Amino acid sequence: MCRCGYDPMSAYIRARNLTLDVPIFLQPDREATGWAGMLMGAAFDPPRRRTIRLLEDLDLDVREGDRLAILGRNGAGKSTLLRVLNRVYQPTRGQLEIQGSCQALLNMSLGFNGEATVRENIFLRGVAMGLKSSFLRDQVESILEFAGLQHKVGHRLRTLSSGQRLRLGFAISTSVQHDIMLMDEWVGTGDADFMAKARERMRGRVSGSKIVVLASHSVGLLRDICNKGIVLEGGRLVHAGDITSSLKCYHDLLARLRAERQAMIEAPADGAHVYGAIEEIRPAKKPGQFVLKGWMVDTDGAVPAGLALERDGHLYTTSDLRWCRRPDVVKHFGLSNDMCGFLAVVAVPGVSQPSELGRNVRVLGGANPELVDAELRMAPAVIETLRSSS
Ligand SMILES: Nc1ncnc2c1ncn2[C@@H]1O[C@H](COP(=O)(O)OP(=O)(O)OP(=O)(O)O)[C@@H](O)[C@H]1O
Repeated sequence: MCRCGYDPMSAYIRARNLTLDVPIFLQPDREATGWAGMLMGAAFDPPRRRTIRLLEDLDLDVREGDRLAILGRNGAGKSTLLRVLNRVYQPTRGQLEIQGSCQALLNMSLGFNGEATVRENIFLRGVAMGLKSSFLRDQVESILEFAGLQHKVGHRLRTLSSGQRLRLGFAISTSVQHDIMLMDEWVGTGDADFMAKARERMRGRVSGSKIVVLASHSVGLLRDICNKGIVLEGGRLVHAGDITSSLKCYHDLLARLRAERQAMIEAPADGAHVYGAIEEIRPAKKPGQFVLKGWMVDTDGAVPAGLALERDGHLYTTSDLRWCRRPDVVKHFGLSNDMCGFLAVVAVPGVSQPSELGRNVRVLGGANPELVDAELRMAPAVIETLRSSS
């Protein structure tokens, strides 16, 4: 055991009073609109340097086996904390000890050079990640194969599409298993086959890591992966505990902020994301109609009003959307609004059984019936039913 009480052989992250200040440059508003006045302003009134605090006095103890969720609303400091843990930013004050090798899935194009070839970029990025060139030489083929880019090996990186670059970055970043995995909200932009492969690899890497730290707004993903959580607000730590208490604290915080905002302006909050799940799709009494059972809320804790089923690109709006209490969901996800369960009816002409709906079906939620764009997760049983269609 070392002085701080950690086993020096195991992986851990320990931070005390972690504080990060960064300089920013502010340009005062100029009154001049003519070119001469603008030039004079640029010459004699340069931007002013100021320092702002992004993280303040954070204490963190992450031990082997911990899967830590970093929660917080936009701009709370989640990505900044991950960058500090990944040593991209040097803390201004406080101590940070990290034991174990780190794999960071924060920026898929970090270390890439658009003018170098795909093969050269594998080395550039790999070396930036601390891998040896001899090791990378052995890995090149499998990285190219995973990314599906064998035929592009000698092409310049800038000629690749953004999806191909993302695939390459992902394949390199996840080519090695590390002790500690740092992940930011990972929104994949690959085709369905690559996404399935990437998810599989992520699952393997997550289960092979001694520590996982994940920042995301996806409550379902955090609930699936994490056992612990912290909540940040304005760069400060407002809660640390198990995942259930952390999600509850996060949702309470969002609900409180929402109530304050509504008290100030009688307008709905924008920027809230809808999420939830579809637990059952069954035939209704009337032929051609289906009952959808599930739950949804938005990240501000409010119950959304829009729900629709999308089949082969065609949208079928639900009728008769009825809400019910779901204490089980509230307990599991730490939500603050228990009226989040629903039953709704949707008519899909010409179809009588859920298995006839086909595979190309999504259920979308949204703030109102005209704005449904958030895909709800399907329960495994529902996916099974839809997959069984011929
Ligand atoms: N290099 C920087 N210079 C100045 N301000 C910065 C810098 N990096 C981040 N910030 C600011 O710090 C705050 C926290 O940013 P950060 O990206 O960590 O938020 P976040 O919690 O990850 O948000 P989101 O959920 O939107 O991704 C934001 O207000 C952001 O504008």
